[in-house]
Amino acid sequence: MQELSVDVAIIGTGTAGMGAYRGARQHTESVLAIESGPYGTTCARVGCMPSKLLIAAAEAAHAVAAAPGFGVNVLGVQVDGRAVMQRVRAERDRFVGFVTESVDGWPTAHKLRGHARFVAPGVLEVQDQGSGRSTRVRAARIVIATGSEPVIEPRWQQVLGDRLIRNDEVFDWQELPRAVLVLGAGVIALELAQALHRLGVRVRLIGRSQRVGPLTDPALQALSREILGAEIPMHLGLAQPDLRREGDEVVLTVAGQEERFDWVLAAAGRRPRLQGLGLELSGLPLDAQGVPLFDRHTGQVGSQPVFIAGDANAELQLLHEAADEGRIAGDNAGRWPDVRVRPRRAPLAVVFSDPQIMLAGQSHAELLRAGVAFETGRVSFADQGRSRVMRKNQGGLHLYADKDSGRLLGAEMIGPAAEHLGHLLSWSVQRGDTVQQMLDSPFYHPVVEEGLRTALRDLQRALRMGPPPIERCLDCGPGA
Ligand SMILES: Cc1cc2nc3c(=O)[nH]c(=O)nc-3n(C[C@H](O)[C@H](O)[C@H](O)COP(=O)(O)OP(=O)(O)OC[C@H]3O[C@@H](n4cnc5c(N)ncnc54)[C@H](O)[C@@H]3O)c2cc1C
Ligand SMILES: NC(=O)c1ccc[n+]([C@@H]2O[C@H](COP(=O)([O-])OP(=O)(O)OC[C@H]3O[C@@H](n4cnc5c(N)ncnc54)[C@H](O)[C@@H]3O)[C@@H](O)[C@H]2O)c1
Repeated sequence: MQELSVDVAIIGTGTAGMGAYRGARQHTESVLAIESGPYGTTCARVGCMPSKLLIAAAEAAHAVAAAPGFGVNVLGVQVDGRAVMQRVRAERDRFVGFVTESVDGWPTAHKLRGHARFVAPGVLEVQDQGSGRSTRVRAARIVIATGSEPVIEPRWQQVLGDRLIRNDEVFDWQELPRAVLVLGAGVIALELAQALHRLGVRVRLIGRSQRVGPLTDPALQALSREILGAEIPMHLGLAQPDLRREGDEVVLTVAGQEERFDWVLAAAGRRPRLQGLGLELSGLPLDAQGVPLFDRHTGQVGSQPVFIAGDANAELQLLHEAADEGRIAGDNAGRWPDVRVRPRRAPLAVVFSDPQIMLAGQSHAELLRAGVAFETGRVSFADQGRSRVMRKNQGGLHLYADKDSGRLLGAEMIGPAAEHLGHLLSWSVQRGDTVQQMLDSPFYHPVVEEGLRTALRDLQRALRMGPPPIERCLDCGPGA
C-alpha cells in the first residue's frame, strides 16, 4: 500500500471541495484532493445546470402554448424530445468542461483518485476501484466535502428495481419518456415535474403530506399548492403509494384507479454522503443522524483539525453555500490552528418553478421558532400591473420585519421574478435595512418591484412606523 503524508487532505472535489482546495493552497502546497467519482461537480453534471437547461426548454414550449392568451395564434407545439435532451447534454458538457479544465490545472501530486474512508483519527485509506490501488494518507488536517445523495426508501428499490431513477439519470435520457411518476413534492420534484409536464411528458407528482415546495408561511404554502397543483398533476397526502412493477412499467393505484409510468423519479430529499466514510473510526463528535457536529462560522468539527463543507454538513444544500463553506473550511484547514470565524451571508433560496418560489433571510417558521416579535406585509400579484401585462399575475409576497427596529428580517414568495426580488430582499436583510429605507429607494414603472413596494407599505402600516404610507398611489402609475 502506498503511504502519503500531507498537511491538508480534502475528501471530494465538488463545489465545496474545489473551494476548499483553493482556500488551503493559500497556506500550503502540501494539499491532496481525493475524488471517487467523475470530476465536474454535482451542480454542473447532474444538478443546477442541466435542470435549468431542461427548464429553459420547457419555458420555450410553454411560451408558445401560452401565446394565444395574447392573441398570438401558433399552429400547435411540437417538442422534439431528442433535440431537447441533446441541447441539455451539450450545454451541460460545456459547463462541466470549465470545471474539469480547472481541476486539470492542479498539480498531479495534489490529486488522488479513489474512495476515501477514515481508518483512524487523521488517517484515511483511499481505494481506487479502477486501478485496484490503495493509498494510506496521513493528514494533519482534513476537509470533508463529500456532498449528498438522494434519499431512497429500500422498499422503493425492491418494488421498482431499475425503473427507479435519480436526478443523475434524467439528464442522460436520449429521448423524453412518455410518463414519469415523481416521488416527493419538494424543490427537485417541482422543478423537474413541471419541466417534463410542459415538454409533453405525462407526469404525476406524489407528496406524502399536503405540503408543496419549501414555503413555510401557511398562506403562501396554500397558494403554492393551489397554483402549482392547478398545473402539475399531483396526489398529495399519499405517504405509502401503492406501486407495483409490471414488465418495464410501474403501476400506481390510487382509489382503485391505475396509472402507468415508464420511470419513477426519486425526489424525496437528499442526505449527506457520509456512509462508508468510516466516521466511526474518525474520533469525530457526531449528531444523532451520524453527521459531524460542526461550527458553521469556521467549518470546524468539534475541536479537531477536521472541517466539513457543502451538502455533506446537512445544512443548506445550495451551490453558493457549498462554495462559501468550502472556502471557509479550506482556508481554516490551511491556517490551522489559527482558525478564523467568517460571517455568513443572508440566506437565499430560489425554486425555478413557474411561478418561481423564493425565501430570503429568515423564514416565517424560523421567526416563529425563535420567538421573534415581527410584523408581516403582504401583496398579491393577481392585480399587479406589470405582472398582469405579462400574464404572470399570480402569487404572493410576504415580508417580515422586526417590531422594534423596523428592520427587514425575511421574506417568502411565490410569484413572478421571485429570483430577482429574492436577491434584493436578501441583500436588504444582510445590510439591516429598515422598511422605511427600502421605501425611500427608487421604484421604476411599470415593474414587478412595484408589487414589493405595495408589500413594504403594508408592512410599514402594520409596524406603525414613519409617515402613514399612501393608501392608493395613483401617481405611481396604473396597476403599481
Ligand atoms: C437536481 C438538482 C438541482 C439543483 N439545483 C440547484 C440550483 O439551481 N441552485 C443551487 O444553489 N443548488 C442546486 N442544487 C444543489 C447543489 O447542486 C449542491 O448544493 C452542490 O452541488 C453541493 O456541492 P458539494 O461540493 O457539497 O457536493 P458535490 O458537488 O456532490 O461534491 C461531492 C464530491 O465528493 C465526492 N465523494 C463523495 N464521497 C467521497 C469519498 N468517500 N471519497 C472521495 N470522494 C468522495 C463525490 O464523488 C463528489 O464529486 C441542485 C441539486 C440537484 C441534485
Ligand atoms: N433551485 C434550487 O436551488 C435547487 C434545485 C434542486 C435541488 N436543490 C437542493 O437539493 C435539495 C434536495 O432536493 P429535494 O427536492 O430532493 O428535497 P426537498 O427537501 O426539497 O423535498 C423533499 C420532498 O420529499 C418528500 N419526502 C421526504 N421523504 C419522503 C418519503 N419517504 N416518501 C415520500 N416523500 C418523501 C418531502 O415531503 C418533500 O416533499 C434541496 O433541499 C435543495 O437544497 C436546490
